[in-house]
Amino acid sequence: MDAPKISVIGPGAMGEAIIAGLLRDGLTPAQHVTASGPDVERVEELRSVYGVRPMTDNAAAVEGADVVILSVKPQRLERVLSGLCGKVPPQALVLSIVAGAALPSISERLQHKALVRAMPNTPAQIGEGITVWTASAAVSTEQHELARCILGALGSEIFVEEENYLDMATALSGSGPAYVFLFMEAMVDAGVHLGFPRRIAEQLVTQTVRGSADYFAGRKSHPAALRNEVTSPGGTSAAALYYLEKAGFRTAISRAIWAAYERSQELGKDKHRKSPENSAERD
Ligand SMILES: NC(=O)C1=CN([C@@H]2O[C@H](COP(=O)(O)OP(=O)(O)OC[C@H]3O[C@@H](n4cnc5c(N)ncnc54)[C@H](O)[C@@H]3O)[C@@H](O)[C@H]2O)C=CC1
Ligand SMILES: O=C(O)[C@@H]1CCC=N1
Repeated sequence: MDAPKISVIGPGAMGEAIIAGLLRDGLTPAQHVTASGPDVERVEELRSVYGVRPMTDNAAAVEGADVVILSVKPQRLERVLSGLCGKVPPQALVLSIVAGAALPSISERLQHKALVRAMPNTPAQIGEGITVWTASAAVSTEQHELARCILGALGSEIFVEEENYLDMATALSGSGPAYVFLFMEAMVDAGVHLGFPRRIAEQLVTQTVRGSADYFAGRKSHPAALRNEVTSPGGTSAAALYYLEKAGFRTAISRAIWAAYERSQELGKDKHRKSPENSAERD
């Protein structure tokens, strides 16, 4: 295939991360990429930073596209799909990163068969994300490879056959950076409480998290074995771990991730898509 024409519908944080990744990896030139959303200033901003085509009309934005990427909020998806129904070129691949949105539902509303559902995460913005993705039966081998390249531009990618893994990935790795940042924020604040200047506390926490992640990835040991290496008998780590376990740290993580999994499943059901806080058409 020649350089693909890619239309990004929903030019927010993740839409921008995808555009940046596509261009960083040279998958297609900027003039083949369209960013479409209701906010003129936002699409103009993407034009000035990346050189992509700015549009405010989704239907016009997908004309002639080889790939249509859906990156709007779940609460906006219904409206976007009804606006695009019958407008997406029949040979195009539609790639959705919308949390909870299941392939059969997108297919029915869009009247389109070649679909990919993916769940990336925000480190995609620096090419260090991880994406779990699946594809409908109608996706051709060429489209499958193209999807792999697009998602690979965001970091690592894992293809799965079972769509239910997407809700699981949403809870674990999609939302995962939020848990990690909360943990880091709490550690930095604790460091400041001890008396460190914030800048030094941030440096200590950042490198501790980065180093621990790399060490775990490199050693392939069970995390408990690596934790035991740190934990001297009668020492400081044991004193701290006692409090974390007593506070139910492990159970809180497990319940939190289960709640995210359930929420992802709920978002896929129309009646749960709107909640009192999100029904006010925020953007
Ligand atoms: N933020 C995250 O960590 C992740 C988000 N996702 C999914 O990605 C999607 C986008 O999330 P974010 O980028 O964080 O949201 P965002 O709020 O930053 O971006 C959404 C964009 O869609 C635009 N938009 C609103 N209505 C539109 C319409 N009718 N047509 C076209 N564009 C429209 C908004 O103006 C905004 O630019 C969501 O469905 C979310 O579930 C997936 C993985 C990770
Ligand atoms: O919180 C959310 O709904 C999105 C999906 C994954 C990460 N953020």
